[in-house]
Amino acid sequence: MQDMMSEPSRLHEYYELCKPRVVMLIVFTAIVGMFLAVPGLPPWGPFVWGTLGIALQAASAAAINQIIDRNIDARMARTCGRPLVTGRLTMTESIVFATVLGIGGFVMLWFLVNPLTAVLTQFTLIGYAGVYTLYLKRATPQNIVIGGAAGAAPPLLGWVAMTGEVHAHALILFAIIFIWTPPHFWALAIERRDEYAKVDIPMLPVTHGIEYTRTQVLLYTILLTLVTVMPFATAMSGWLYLVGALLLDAVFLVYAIRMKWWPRPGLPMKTFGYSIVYLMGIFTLLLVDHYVGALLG
Ligand code: HEM
Ligand SMILES: CC(C)=CCC/C(C)=C/CC/C(C)=C/COP(=O)(O)OP(=O)(O)O
Repeated sequence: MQDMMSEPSRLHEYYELCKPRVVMLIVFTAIVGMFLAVPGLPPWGPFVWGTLGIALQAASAAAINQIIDRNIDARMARTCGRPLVTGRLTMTESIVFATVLGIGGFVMLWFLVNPLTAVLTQFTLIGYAGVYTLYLKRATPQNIVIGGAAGAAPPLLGWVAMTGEVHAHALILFAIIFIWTPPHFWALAIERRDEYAKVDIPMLPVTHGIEYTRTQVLLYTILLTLVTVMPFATAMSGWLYLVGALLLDAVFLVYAIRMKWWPRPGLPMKTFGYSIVYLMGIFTLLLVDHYVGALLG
């Protein structure tokens, strides 16, 4: 009886091990990549298996990140409630879970989508769970700039899942998330500076100070505005996208400018929160514009 009662909460622990909210946004960007890759609707087989395979590998990567980082996570307020820290999941359980998800995702992508998608997604997993988590995160304040390449890959993976090849337009989607990652993360890191310092993780506000980080957030946000014009400039997207994207960019710029010249408590977390709404907005606009454009001929 006791076991049955605790079953739902164990499921919840496994769910938390996957960083579900991050993975959901990652999968959404992959799905948009799939829709944009083809005229009309994507073929349903590769679409379903591609989505599931990418989701499984992303969840596996998130679990491996928590396995490697359990000692750091234990010492930060934001992460000390994670299942491997509280002991609600053991190392063995977590390793088995991450392995099954990772292999399951790879096999699914290889056999039911195409081998290129499987290999690129596997590289993405290794890039995040291996290169970023094991090495870069502890080595350099540029950790999230370089590691951001893993988080930026999903729309490209979605595109390759539909077409079997890397198209220049897919690289633009990659570039948007790649340039978005520094302002997304550094806004949060400004707020959490002392925690990162305590566990000796060389995040930019720790190594170069908060003022310098604010400048970098602003510079990357300006660059992001330019990059988000590229779908329109290359005729991948139309006016609807451009107008919507520029509005989203304007709000992001206002946040970054206020953080730089008129900082106040709470603003970094608001900027971080907005970064998530922003990315959802940009990818929703890309998707809607794709079909509105097709309808209007
Ligand atoms: C190297 C790249 C990245 C780093 C270092 C990073 C860092 C973080 C951190 C530390 C948090 C936790 C905030 C908290 O606990 O309050 C977070 C939250 C989040 N990130 Fe990122 N992120 C990265 C890339 C991405 C990507 C590529 C996406 C999606 C496309 C994403 C989507 C999200 C979402 C949706 C949340 C909110 C999660 C929640 O509410 O629990 N991140 N990010
Ligand atoms: C398709 C595929 C394999 C995708 C993998 C990409 C992936 C899961 C990216 C997640 C990005 C992220 C949440 C980074 C934060 O890690 P952190 O360790 O700095 O943050 P934390 O302190 O919250 O753990």
